Amino acid sequence: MSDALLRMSDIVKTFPGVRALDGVDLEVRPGEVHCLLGQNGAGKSTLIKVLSGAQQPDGGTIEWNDSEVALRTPATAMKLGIATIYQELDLVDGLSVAENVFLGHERSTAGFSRRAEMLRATRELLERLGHGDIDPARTVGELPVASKQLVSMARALSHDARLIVMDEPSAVLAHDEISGLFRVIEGLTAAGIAVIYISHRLEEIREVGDRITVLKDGHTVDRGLPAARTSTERVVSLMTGRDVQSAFPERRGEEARSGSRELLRVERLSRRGEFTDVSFTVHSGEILGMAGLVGAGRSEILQTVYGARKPDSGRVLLDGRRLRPGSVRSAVRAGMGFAPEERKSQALVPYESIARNVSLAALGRYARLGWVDRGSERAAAEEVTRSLRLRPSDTEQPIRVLSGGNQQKAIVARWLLADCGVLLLDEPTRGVDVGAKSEIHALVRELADSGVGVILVSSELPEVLGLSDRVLVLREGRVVREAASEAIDEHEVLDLFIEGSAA
Ligand SMILES: Nc1ncnc2c1ncn2[C@@H]1O[C@H](COP(=O)(O)OP(=O)(O)OP(=O)(O)O)[C@@H](O)[C@H]1O
Repeated sequence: MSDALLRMSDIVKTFPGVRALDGVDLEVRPGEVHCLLGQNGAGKSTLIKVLSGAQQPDGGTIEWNDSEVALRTPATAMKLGIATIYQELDLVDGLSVAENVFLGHERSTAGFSRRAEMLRATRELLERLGHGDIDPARTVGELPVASKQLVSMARALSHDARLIVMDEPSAVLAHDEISGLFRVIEGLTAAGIAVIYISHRLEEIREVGDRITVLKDGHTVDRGLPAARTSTERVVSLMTGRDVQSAFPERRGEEARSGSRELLRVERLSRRGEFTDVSFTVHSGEILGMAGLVGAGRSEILQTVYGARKPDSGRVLLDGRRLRPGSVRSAVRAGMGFAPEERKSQALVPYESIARNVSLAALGRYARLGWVDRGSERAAAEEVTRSLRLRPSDTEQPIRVLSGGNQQKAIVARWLLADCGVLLLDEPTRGVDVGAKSEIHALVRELADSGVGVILVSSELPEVLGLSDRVLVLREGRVVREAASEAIDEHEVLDLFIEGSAA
């Protein structure tokens, strides 16, 4: 008997033209949090798809409790006690919490007479997770994403999971919700359940992880490293094969900015139930950061400035000219660009090439007499994808083959090419690896240095404070503080999130 619950050895998985996994090893013990790390495209998602029975490996062995197993379907994996919580949670929004937890269970087929029992059992599972406050009868679609995650975990527990795989669970959570997630994970592991934890936020690893396995280009480069004794620098160099500058690009300083022209002026913008009396300006060459918890109204404000939502009152002026409220066309015509938060809604054209997807926002620039100049389109796309280390680097491949993080990079690249006067970026580095993150930071700063005004929304406070020139701190839809980024630190911002009164 070994002390491993799961042992994956020499796993190989090939897609046309890509060896996504090329001999990967992973060993997980009961009751541990095992962090699976790697750059975008390293093979993490593919490995967990193999582990969850969603994809079949081309080679290698999987042992569960020392016996070799074949995970032919997700149901087989689930039956053994392997549950996977994907970032795009596979819940049915229209069903209740309890119905989601017992979806596909024998219990739920017993019909209405067992409804009371289902509600009771769900309540018990949520209580085990420390969240008896979630109502099992509530419709899942009405819940915030943090609660949805808990519903997925309750579902895993309902199947007696011994191993729960969590794919970037913190990426969709706010600061305070992440500590809640860590408490839940602690409870699970104390009960002997193992967790595989995937995250690009390396600072979380030491807090939550016991051991680390690092993937690079489909290989395991190191496995079972103790999380507490492995420095972030070491992890980064294993992941990337190089040292990554973690410093933020240099700001131009107050003096250089003070002479620059005002590009965007937002005056007393309000939308009932979302935000109230929001005013700010953005100058040429400036990055304005917006900090706030989920629900503070950051994304809603960006969408309203862009015209995707209509304000109840207030106005937006670009270059001194008023934009038509609720009109994206008016904003785009005036030179505004918006890279929204969610990948799925970003109108990626999955079967089109990477080059085409990247240059979509900038088509006008590559069109001559109505024809798109493919040569310069490709050249521009290649330049940006190279600087972001997009893999595969062949920009003629369809974008759907890219890993999640690489798709995100392509979307950001699209906007960096788009030639806007003002660019709104909502969570531009979500799901992006450490290396690419600093490349994106550098590109955003470069863009600002060329005269563009940028608004940056990010849940990662160090990013907002490190990259922006000025920050707006938002709480419950109101600006509670505006300050030069150098003049405010993380603690102060966190206090403002909670108190909101120190303005
Ligand atoms: N269905 C597919 N067809 C072709 N190639 C694929 C497919 N799925 C994944 N790949 C390729 O396999 C490699 C590994 O991708 P994977 O999604 O496992 O990476 P990852 O480590 O999860 O990345 P990320 O951090 O961006 O989520 C990538 O090069 C990707 O382009």
